[in-house]
Amino acid sequence: MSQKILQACPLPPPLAAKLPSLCQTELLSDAPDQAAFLRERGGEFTVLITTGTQGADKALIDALPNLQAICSLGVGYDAIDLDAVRARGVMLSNTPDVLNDCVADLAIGLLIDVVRGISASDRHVRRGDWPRVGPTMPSTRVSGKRLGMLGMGRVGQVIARRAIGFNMEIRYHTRTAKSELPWQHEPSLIDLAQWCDFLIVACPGSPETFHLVSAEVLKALGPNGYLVNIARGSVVDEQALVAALESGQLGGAGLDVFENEPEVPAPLLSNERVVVLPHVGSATRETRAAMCELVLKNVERFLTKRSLVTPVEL
Ligand SMILES: O=CC(=O)O
Repeated sequence: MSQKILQACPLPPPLAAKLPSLCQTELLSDAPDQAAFLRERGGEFTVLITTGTQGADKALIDALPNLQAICSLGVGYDAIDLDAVRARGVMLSNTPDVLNDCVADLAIGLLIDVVRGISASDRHVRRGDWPRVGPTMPSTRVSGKRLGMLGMGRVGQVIARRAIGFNMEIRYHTRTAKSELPWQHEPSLIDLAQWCDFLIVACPGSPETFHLVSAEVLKALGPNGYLVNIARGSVVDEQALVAALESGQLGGAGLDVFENEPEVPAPLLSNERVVVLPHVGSATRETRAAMCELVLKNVERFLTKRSLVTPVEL
């Protein structure tokens, strides 16, 4: 059958503008009644393009009976119903590697910000508190500290390499040790949290990683410990995080991701020891352009060869 692309949501202009040169494409959110659109025309589409945030649920996948490939903009695919994808034999691609540097840069930026109190000090100066009460209190040293990594995949390894430049000692927790890496594997996340000064979350969001950073882990990280999450909000028990911060059981947190985006719990917003960002790990012009290019390459490869450049192993 002839190929047709459905865009699940508006895509960045450089990507959306090039798609029509590959094949006919429609934007689901242009339809005034999306359910009616899918009922009437769902059978026309063989390729779905979505984003890591938008994902594709079972209802959408079911509404596309001739779907053969999903090309997603972003490395994480936790918002895509993988059971439905597998059951239907649909191919899936994401955009790995091209975003490693920028996500790692942001992780280190968040870490330094929350530990040294950069954003909090900025607010202090803007409020006019410097001439009134003096500078902010001394913060905590970053260089030479112990860094615990939860997850040591593509992004995690780039973060760890940056941390070497800060003379940090590095250990990591993953399900299985990666013997090719120079860093010590820690089989217990609690033990890792106890050992480290800073815990950076860099593992995928999935049912297996849901709430891995529990109240117990946060307690082990302790009042002088800091949490940074650039991965997925679902990995951290957000209520437990709020409680640990409010009770002073945790030193601070730098967060680019949240459990229920774009909602950020009010106690996190009002806490001076928390830095919050709107899920912008990969959001530089250069990296977003590279991600768009990779989606295009995947779509093109699928349309011409029925294979993908960066397939997700399902
Ligand atoms: O969160 C962003 C991504 O998964 O690429």
